[in-house]
Amino acid sequence: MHAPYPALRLRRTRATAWSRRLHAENVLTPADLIWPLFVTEGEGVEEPIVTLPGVSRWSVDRIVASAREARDLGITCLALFPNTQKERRSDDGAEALNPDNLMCRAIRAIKQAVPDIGVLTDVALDPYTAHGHDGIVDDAGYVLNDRTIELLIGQSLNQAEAGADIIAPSDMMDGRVGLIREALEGGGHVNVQIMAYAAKYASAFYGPFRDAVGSRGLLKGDKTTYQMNPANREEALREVALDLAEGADSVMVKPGLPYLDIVREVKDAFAVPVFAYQVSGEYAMIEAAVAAGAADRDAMVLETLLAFKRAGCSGVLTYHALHAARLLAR
Ligand SMILES: NCc1[nH]cc(CCC(=O)O)c1CC(=O)O
Ligand SMILES: [Mg+2]
Repeated sequence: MHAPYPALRLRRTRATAWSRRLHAENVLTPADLIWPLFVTEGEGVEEPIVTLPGVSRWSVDRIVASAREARDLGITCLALFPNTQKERRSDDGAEALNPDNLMCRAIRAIKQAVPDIGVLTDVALDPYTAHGHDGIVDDAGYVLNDRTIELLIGQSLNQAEAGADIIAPSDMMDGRVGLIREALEGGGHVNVQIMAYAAKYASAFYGPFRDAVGSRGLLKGDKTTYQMNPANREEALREVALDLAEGADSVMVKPGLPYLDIVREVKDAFAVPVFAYQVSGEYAMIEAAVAAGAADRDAMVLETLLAFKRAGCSGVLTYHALHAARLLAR
């Protein structure tokens, strides 16, 4: 037990800047940051995304330049998302299996030019389907679990063969992690990791992302038959347990800030690497507050990212990664 006041004053260790730093329980570094990037066709192309102010879709050549910049600032990993042209979208999302699709070209270009930065690739069909869902849809509009997994396996192998370091299934089909792992082993990709979007909620915070990959206008209905109900926490622990049992190397909770309770519970329950995705709607909220004069961007970015570390995250996917890394370099 500690002595009572006045022998004990918790403000004593907060009295000077050096002491506050000395007593910090958590620290944010650029190594904690995964930077999501949107890829588009063309050369020298930058297309600003209206609902994600400050974020653009970039052509492959521009993506490579960004990868270099990120690596130089100490960012450890990129997460890639393609804006697939409408004419390449279909009901079954078969473009996901094309070895020369936009995603694979971006992976190869980055791994050739900047081999020392990690490349994480999203596995789900929504950037490739005409209806904007993450899988194959039946006549009643239901996303079919097992048929979708067959395509996800092909998509994963396609990305691994192009050079992806981390396969990140974001589709929420049951059983896909084990089957993807088995296919990766069979294909000789023994060191390709799986970061499972294990507890992914059907969230109102994904809107700007759907603009970025061009699926917002296409999406019929919602994703509540496969993504989780925001009301649930026990179910998140079951999702995580299953993905780990199936061979996930790390798990993700998504969205981020509204679900930090889930991050902490998963970390305490499983003691495995946990990541969180500070998603597009969270980024947009911060930027809107900054634009309204209601917030200091630098302080808010660093505080929110540190909160993920405190909750137990090994790292965070954030659209503010480059900005945060620059702030941390000062
Ligand atoms: N499987 C698609 C996917 N992968 C990442 C995000 C959202 C990321 C963000 O909002 O920043 C989504 C959107 C969705 O599930 O509709
Ligand atoms: Mg699951």
